[in-house]
Amino acid sequence: MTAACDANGLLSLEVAKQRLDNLVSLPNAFIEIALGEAVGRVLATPVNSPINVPGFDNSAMDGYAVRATDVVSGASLRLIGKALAGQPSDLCVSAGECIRITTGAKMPAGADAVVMQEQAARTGESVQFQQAATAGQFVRRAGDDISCGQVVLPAGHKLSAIDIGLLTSIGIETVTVWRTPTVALFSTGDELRLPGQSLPDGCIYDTNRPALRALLQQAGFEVLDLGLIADDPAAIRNALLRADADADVIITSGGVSVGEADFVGQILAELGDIDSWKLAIKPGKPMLFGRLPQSLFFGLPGNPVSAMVTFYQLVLPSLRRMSGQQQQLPMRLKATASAGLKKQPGRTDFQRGICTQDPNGEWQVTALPNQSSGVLSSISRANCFIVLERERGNVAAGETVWIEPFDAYLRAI
Ligand SMILES: Nc1nc2c(c(=O)[nH]1)N[C@H]1C(S)=C(S)[C@@H](COP(=O)(O)OP(=O)(O)OC[C@H]3O[C@@H](n4cnc5c(N)ncnc54)[C@H](O)[C@@H]3O)O[C@H]1N2
Ligand code: MOO
Repeated sequence: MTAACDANGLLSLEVAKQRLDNLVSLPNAFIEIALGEAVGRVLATPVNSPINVPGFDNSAMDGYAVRATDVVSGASLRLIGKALAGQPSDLCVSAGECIRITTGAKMPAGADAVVMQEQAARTGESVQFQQAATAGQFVRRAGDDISCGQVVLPAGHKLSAIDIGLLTSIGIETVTVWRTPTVALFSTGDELRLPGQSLPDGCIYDTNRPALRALLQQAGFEVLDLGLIADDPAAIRNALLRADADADVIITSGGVSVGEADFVGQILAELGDIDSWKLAIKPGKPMLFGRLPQSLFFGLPGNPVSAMVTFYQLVLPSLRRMSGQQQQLPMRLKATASAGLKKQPGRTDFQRGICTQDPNGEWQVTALPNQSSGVLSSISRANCFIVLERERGNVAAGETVWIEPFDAYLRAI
């Protein structure tokens, strides 16, 4: 037990996160890739804009480019030409004149405003305006969106689909991104089988590894799936050595509590450093964290919900840090508990809940009825975690609680 633990040897989530932040190193290798391949990758260097966006003053409407002082209600101006998107006019608008203009077309010299065509009537070469114009109306100024030299996206930013468009708007062809960590996965446990195999009495399907693999792939990590490894010291040693050689991080689930067949912990202790943590969170109490010669090791609890919660709360932020990604705090909202919640003081609960917004915009939340850490359907049906503080006891209906809504990552939306 370390000084950071309470009388029961439990380590708070905050301290565990802090320890991981200190132990998990930032990436040191980067590559240059085509922008079209870069969605989901993390920028290793900031992107500065080489140009203004827009690059020139242009019209926000289809209508007429005018000198605002000429346009009073009922004024008529002489139409002298047209400016189209991609086909600027080289004419200059002088007093009493206007130019037909389309959305995105460069503002002609002399004009300082655009009147939309719905507020004008054209008869031959004459255009009559219904109301007065003000200088600058419907004009998009050069550099309004992005100015030349500006940092458009900082280092550590994970590129979204929209960012691909944004960087294209400044003419970027390639970006420098951090190398993505490779994560090795395997499961151990005599009771585990694969779909397609027979399921003898007492056995279950290995669900944690496929779920973790999908979560990792969805987050953009390379996965080295080593499959099911028999509960046999030589097989486990081989798997760990291979994973250490080929991956940056190794994740296993199961065998981290006080059970008998825990070879993983013993072999890890021979190969590197290993810490056994008892986290003050529910579910997800037991967890191993270790350092092998070339990789980091996370041993998640076997109960499926516990494995998902520890992955989401602790492993994923560490992987993001290793990817060079800026820290992002989980979004937490206040909600009213629609019914009472059972809670024992001592561990921070991540109960699986369903949150809804009432017509006033207030959040209400109910917990899924079965909160056992073995019931994976509870997290599949949930759309949020109900986060109940460590020392809190039972929650009465109507009390306020924190919720962490699942994002598209934990639940397709
Ligand atoms: N005497 C105690 N027993 C347990 C304690 C404790 O403190 N004292 N802690 C409980 C808690 S909390 C958890 S969580 C589990 C963690 O156990 P392990 O990580 O050692 O996991 P196993 O014993 O191997 O398995 C637990 C459970 O999960 C199933 N499992 C394992 N791997 C998978 C997988 N890949 N896919 C699906 N399901 C898996 C396994 O069959 C067990 O049912 O320990 C409690 N016990
Ligand atoms: O903490 Mo265990 O992870 O509750 O089921």
